[in-house]
Amino acid sequence: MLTEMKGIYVPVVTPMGAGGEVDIRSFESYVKQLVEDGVNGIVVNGTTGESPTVTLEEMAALTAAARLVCGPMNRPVIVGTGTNDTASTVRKTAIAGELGADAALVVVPYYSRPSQEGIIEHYRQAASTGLPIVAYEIPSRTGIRLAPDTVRAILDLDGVIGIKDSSGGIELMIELASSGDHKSVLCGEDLYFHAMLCCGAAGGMLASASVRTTAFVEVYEQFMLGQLEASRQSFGALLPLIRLLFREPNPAPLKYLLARQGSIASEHIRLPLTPVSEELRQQLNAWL
Ligand SMILES: O=C(O)C1=N[C@H](C(=O)O)C[C@H](O)C1
Repeated sequence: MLTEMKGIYVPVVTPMGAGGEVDIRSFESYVKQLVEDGVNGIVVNGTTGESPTVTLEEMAALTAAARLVCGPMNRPVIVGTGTNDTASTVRKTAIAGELGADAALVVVPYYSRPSQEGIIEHYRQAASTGLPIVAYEIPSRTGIRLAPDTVRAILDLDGVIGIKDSSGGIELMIELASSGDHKSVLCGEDLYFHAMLCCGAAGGMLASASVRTTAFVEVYEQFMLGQLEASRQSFGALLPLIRLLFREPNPAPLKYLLARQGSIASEHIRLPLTPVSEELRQQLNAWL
């Protein structure tokens, strides 16, 4: 059972054919390449995986395919199961567990603007499924911000193994670090990855690590070896890529680059997300 996380986790895209159907063959070869490039784990059906438009059947097929690739290489598969409804989150999390997921990524329940107590209860019930839970704090998408005490209460729950921090700064990380021992915090805001390692993060869940995977792994390894200046410089070299990938809504720019590189067959993305603009296409081509 997964009890802690460290290193580079990649939230993978959901490759789709030109007609919009999930392309499992591309998915398998893309995930295999990530594992061979040294990632510590993958995340299926996260934001980057277009979870709002992926059906339960598709989530099941992607999870099974990821297990087939990652299982023999001993890499954990985390599956995004969070919704803004506690009962459906519990159901999806239980299904992910039956499908062989190693943990579930559960986003803070969005849109309803629940109380901090309601959010803690949401996580308690998700954890009651027995599948290890990674909380996901991303106020820019959920419309609600967790108080540091709420984060501590969630991390204290049995079955919660850590948090993906996309809070948009390093304050939460600093706050958690100041209270000493804590469960794994993974950076979920690509631009802050190096800063968050410096503040005590155990690694990152980074969409951009789909592209320059070995370079992200190198940043982490140099940091862990105490080669601070080298890791800072390696990370600096990745900043232009990160900025381009988040210039328009994720994962459209990422899918475009992956398709251009041949990692997936098509850049198709489901509405309401739209393909990258012509202007960004040219900037990404120039970067390539
Ligand atoms: O899918 C994810 O998980 C991530 N989503 C973030 C977002 O799109 O806001 C970005 C992060 O790199 C990982």
